[in-house]
Amino acid sequence: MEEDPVNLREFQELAKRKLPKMSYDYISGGAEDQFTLRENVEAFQRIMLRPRILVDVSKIDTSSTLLGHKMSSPILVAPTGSQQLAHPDGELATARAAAACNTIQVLSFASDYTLEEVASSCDAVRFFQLYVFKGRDVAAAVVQRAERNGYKAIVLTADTPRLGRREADIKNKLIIPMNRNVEGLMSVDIHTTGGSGLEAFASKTLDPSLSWKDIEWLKSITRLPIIVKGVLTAEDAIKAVEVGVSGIIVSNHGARQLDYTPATITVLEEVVKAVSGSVPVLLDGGVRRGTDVFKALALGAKAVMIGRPVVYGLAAKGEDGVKRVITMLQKELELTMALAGCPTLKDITRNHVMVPHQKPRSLL
Ligand SMILES: Cc1cc2nc3c(=O)[nH]c(=O)nc-3n(C[C@H](O)[C@H](O)[C@H](O)COP(=O)(O)O)c2cc1C
Ligand SMILES: CCCCC(=O)C(=O)O
Repeated sequence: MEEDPVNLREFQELAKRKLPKMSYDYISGGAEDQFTLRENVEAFQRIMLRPRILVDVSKIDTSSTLLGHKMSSPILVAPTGSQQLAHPDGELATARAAAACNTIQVLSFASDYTLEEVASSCDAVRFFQLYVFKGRDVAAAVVQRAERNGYKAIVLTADTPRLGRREADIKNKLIIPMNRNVEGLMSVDIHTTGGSGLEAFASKTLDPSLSWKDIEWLKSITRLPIIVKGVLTAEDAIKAVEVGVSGIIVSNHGARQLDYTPATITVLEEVVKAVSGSVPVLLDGGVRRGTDVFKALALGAKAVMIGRPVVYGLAAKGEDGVKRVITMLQKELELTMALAGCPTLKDITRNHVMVPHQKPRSLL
């Protein structure tokens, strides 16, 4: 009988056994030396908790809201592309699992099921993640379709003017399915003479000229709130607020873009301070435990997103696997809150964590 994972790391091990090497390497991998990939996880492990005792924790409430939408917990599903590499049901399974868990799925622009197929798969609040391709009309058309199909926010990924260098994908000559959301809107020859097929596609499509002034353009083509994903500094957080975004995601793209960026949890507080409550700040990267979620909330995040764990759940057990990954993390958060003396999310404060001097271990 197949074993039942008891934590998110065991889901990763199961996914590794089930997936072809090319797919597993693409999902699990990071850029270049994968320094940041390790840091995203390890930086969480350097933060200790300061629990409070003798608090009535007979009732724990993990429920939260984001941009006015209710969620059962502050844990969202991050946008991850090409989910059919993990399971034939891909984004449809993820959509149904997220809906069943009462959380928000951010659908990737690079989804294997179209945004319309996902929208009609089940009733739920969901957001749409945008990549801006050269010749802006593709983005404009896709954003308008997202709006028509009931997506509630646009998550603009801003850390990918070009694709990061992922060496496993180069070696494996990664083959990626053609982007379904742009079918009929553009044709791209993704034949390569070797190397990563995703890199070949990305270098032909992504628009590296995208800049802050384009937020104005994005606002002119949609009424949806815009959340910017990929902020790692106070400087950019301030800019984002100035140009009128509705939310910020502290993210280094799961360490798949620029290597040697800091672990996201180590720059969260800087960003939170810079925006001083004007917009919600989310975080993704390396969240693997309920205690990680708790730590991010203590340092000022409104919510967190999980990327790889969802894809591992999908690879391991399809829709049920995704449900179990999300539920497992929600339950771990609930237990952490009880053991730390925090019956509601509002009770989690900066005083509940001890943050070490922020130097990566290998530089000490
Ligand atoms: C397989 C995979 C595909 C991804 N695809 C996208 C994408 O299409 N758009 C995007 O904005 N981020 C993408 N990301 C980044 C995630 O949204 C998120 O930032 C990251 O996975 C969070 O880190 P974690 O995997 O450690 O949870 C992808 C990440 C992975 C692992
Ligand atoms: C154009 C890149 C799409 C997938 C992606 O964002 C990733 O693999 O990290």
